[in-house]
Amino acid sequence: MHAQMLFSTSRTRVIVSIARFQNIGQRCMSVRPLKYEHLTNTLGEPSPQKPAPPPPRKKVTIASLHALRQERTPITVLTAYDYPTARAASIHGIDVTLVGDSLAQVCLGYSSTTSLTLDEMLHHCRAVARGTSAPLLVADMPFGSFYAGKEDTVRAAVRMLQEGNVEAVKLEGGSEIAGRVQALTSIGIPVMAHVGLLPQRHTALSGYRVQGRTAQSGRSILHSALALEEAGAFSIVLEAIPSSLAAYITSRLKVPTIGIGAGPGCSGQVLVWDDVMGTWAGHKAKFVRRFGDVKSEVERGVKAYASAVRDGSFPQHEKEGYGMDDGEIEKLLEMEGDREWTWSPPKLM
Ligand SMILES: Nc1nc(=O)c2c([nH]1)NC[C@@H]1CN(c3ccc(C(=O)N[C@@H](CCC(=O)O)C(=O)O)cc3)CN21
Ligand SMILES: CC(C)C(=O)C(=O)O
Repeated sequence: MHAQMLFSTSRTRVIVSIARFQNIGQRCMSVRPLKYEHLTNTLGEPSPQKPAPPPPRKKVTIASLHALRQERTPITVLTAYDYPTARAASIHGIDVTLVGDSLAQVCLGYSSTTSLTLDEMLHHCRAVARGTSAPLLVADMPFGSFYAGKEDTVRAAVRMLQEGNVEAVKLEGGSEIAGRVQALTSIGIPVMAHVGLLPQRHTALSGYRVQGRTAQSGRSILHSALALEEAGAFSIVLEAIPSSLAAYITSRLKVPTIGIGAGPGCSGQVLVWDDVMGTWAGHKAKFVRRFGDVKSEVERGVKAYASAVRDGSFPQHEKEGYGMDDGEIEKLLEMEGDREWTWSPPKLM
């Protein structure tokens, strides 16, 4: 308990110092243009130029994630389902982008993740891959794609890497799938494991319920995590388990743990894009914190657009439309025998 508090304290310090550093960086950026005023443009005239863009982010690797765990810098994982969300995760410093099978619910409108097929997943993986640069790209193996046996698992995972262009796969399950995880890792397919609440089994679990609340069930999750690490998983997601259990599992593993509803004692955190942005209208789990209010912006934007079209204020002829060369419309009307036709753009209100 005491060790845990020290751990949290040193972690807080790291975050604070990074935040300070970033602040200084921003302040410098706002005055930096002055330094470029001596530069000339192609005509040889001095021109204030934009400051050099920040250097491209270094590629996140399995080794760099392990280094983050070692130095107790929390790992940031965010789901993405398409090109723009993948770009945002890449540009804004996310460590691992996950094409989660939550895709089924938040993007495709299915009632649970069990409806998602491998082909549907691959379609979204390809889009996310096109928008991903620095983050490590991981995707969920959909329900059913790794159940029939090791051969099926390998075949589906190869498709995820080859057709989906992801770098690693995530599999929901405990020690019972360790053999399948081993089959993948032994041939160099990186695996992120996922224990605790397994949404793909929500029916068997009688709903989305917190797991590992008793000594016995907590121990079973711990031993699953250890077996999956032994099978070569490079990281393990801990979903909806008590914080103390998650912190203990983290202390027993060499690989980083990524928590969702598993408290602050994990090596990193993952949340679903739509939960973070506040665009998910469905059930909000206790572990969700909304960091953005995109839903309100979406409502404002859609309503404003529709009303501007209806009241004729959009589009404006001059600003948002194209003109014709002088006399050309008259010529056209002449050719069409429609010289009487006239049109004048609506007056601006
Ligand atoms: N928008 C979204 N966010 C997610 O995190 C998410 C999805 N969708 N879809 C796939 C799975 C499903 N997940 C879920 C869904 C619901 C709960 C949930 O409601 N949990 C209860 C626990 C109640 C208890 O046992 O005490 C909660 O109220 O937090 C948890 C995880 C996580 N994943
Ligand atoms: C929430 C994360 C861990 C996930 O599995 C998903 O997005 O489906």
